[in-house]
Amino acid sequence: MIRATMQGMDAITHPPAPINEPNLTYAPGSPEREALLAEIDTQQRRPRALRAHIGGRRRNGGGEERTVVQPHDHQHVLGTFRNATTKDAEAAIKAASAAAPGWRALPYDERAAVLLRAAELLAGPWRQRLNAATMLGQSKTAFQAEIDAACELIDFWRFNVHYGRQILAEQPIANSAGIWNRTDHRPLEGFVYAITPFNFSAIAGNLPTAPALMGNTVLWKPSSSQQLAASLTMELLEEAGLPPGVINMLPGDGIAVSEVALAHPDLAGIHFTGSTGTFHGLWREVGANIAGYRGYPRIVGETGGKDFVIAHPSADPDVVRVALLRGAFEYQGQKCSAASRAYIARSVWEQMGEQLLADVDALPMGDVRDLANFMGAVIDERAFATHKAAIRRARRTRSLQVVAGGQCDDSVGWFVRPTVVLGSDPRDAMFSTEYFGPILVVHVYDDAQFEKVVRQAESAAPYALTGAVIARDRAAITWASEELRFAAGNFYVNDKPTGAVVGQQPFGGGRASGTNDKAGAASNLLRWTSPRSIKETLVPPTDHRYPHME
Ligand SMILES: NC(=O)c1ccc[n+]([C@@H]2O[C@H](COP(=O)([O-])OP(=O)(O)OC[C@H]3O[C@@H](n4cnc5c(N)ncnc54)[C@H](O)[C@@H]3O)[C@@H](O)[C@H]2O)c1
Ligand SMILES: N[C@@H](CCC=O)C(=O)O
Repeated sequence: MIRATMQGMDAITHPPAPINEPNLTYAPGSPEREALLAEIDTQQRRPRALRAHIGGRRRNGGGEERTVVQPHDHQHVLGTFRNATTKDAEAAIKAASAAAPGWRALPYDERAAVLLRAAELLAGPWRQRLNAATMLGQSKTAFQAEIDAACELIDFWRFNVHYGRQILAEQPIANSAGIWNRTDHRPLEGFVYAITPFNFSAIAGNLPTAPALMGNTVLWKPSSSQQLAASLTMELLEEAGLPPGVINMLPGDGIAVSEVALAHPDLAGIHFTGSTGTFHGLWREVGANIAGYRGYPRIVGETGGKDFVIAHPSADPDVVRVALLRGAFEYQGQKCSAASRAYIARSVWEQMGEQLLADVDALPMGDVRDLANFMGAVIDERAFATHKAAIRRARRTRSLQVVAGGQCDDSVGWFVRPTVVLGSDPRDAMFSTEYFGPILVVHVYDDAQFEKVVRQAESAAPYALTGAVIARDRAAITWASEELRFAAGNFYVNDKPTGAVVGQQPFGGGRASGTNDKAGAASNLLRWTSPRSIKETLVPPTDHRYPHME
């Protein structure tokens, strides 16, 4: 247990400067490839019991048993867990409350040291453990696992320490004579409820730890499909020295957990990433319970997207082709940032369309344990059914034409071939619905219609997460950038709309895509603090009369 009051060092310190973790290549013959393959072998040997972590203890949840399987080989069970119950949620909130006084009394540098140590452990001995779990459980290729579970999570932990210090350094700039003004960046009063998605192990690791860094204690509900990597992340944090009860992890669908957490008077914040629909439900519940909370809960949510690529007639056709291949189909299009609608000038399409379709049909897809594959399977049966239905609808719709891919096969894994659909009507639902998978709809427009197409694309979907403009004409870039100013929180010029790097392109979107607090940035950490202004009068007055009264 941590003591409630702590003696910190008296020092203004200089922690290691944050640097982006370099990506390893996993090329044939590389030591990292060998280590990864060995770890994959170990992790798939027998199913692990994936327990809840409450107050530093591993416990079996009280609900029904569920399994975590390999999406590309869905008969292969990686682990089992029990769905968390209302009782588990109550115990986790109790543990978070018990840990809160000690954790927030620990000086910032000491809390930060836990995350810096976690980052170094992940860069070193834990790297392949988390990468292998992310490959097996979430069907990521070695490269996609490396940029997520290793590099991005390491970056979140390193950069957040830096941004948190910037927040602490934010102090009043004026003091009247004889006065010392200070800002105490307190944590929130109560617990933060972190709910994380299946698709990024880095997001799963960041959402509970960002509030914890700022002195909060947390109830963390990961996605069931990401539970293997989430369990390892908890173990890594514990090895890094995270005290018991600071983060309490409950597996399962979250229904029972929300029943307790969203009605609890100590709910101080929600840190969510996932679909827009789920976020609406959580917000509605908070609204309904608003009079019952001790304070107003902070609600931070990064949600869905329908991300665009717009190619101007001056675009380099090869740049467009590669941006679409990688932007739409890496990780099976299961990135919130994935390009899922494209608007291509006819003259550009004529130069690259045929090659794009041939490249798409040639993308190697299959079991991610075979490192020759570019893509794996979609996450689960539900995602598979959604894509199959969308492709079937496309085949039946007059304005849509499936021109690449379109095959779905769930006999071994939930495989959906990367699919390109040509859409002559940019108002079709395919241009506004997030399927969250490997379907790209393309509208080929007459070169003279660039401005009209940009204006239509600007608000064709309710989302505003990522978008890209590809052009060589500077005036076109400038015009489109202005016209699309509110259409994307992350805007790319001559690049794919995916792959934001912590510390370089802070990530998040507006409209139905989220509260745009930007993960891995000071603006996000700020949401987990509640500043207290302290005025100290060094020599206080002892006479109440105004000078003009004399
Ligand atoms: N904007 C971003 O930064 C970003 C990043 C990643 C993913 N996403 C979005 O996430 C979605 C895909 O992820 P997903 O399928 O895991 O999303 P999801 O909304 O289905 O699930 C997200 C999390 O919410 C949980 N959940 C659902 N209902 C709940 C409830 N009542 N109480 C508590 N928890 C509950 C799920 O179990 C999961 O842990 C896509 O829409 C994608 O665009 C957005
Ligand atoms: N930050 C990631 C997307 C995360 C959402 O799934 C990217 O920029 O591609």
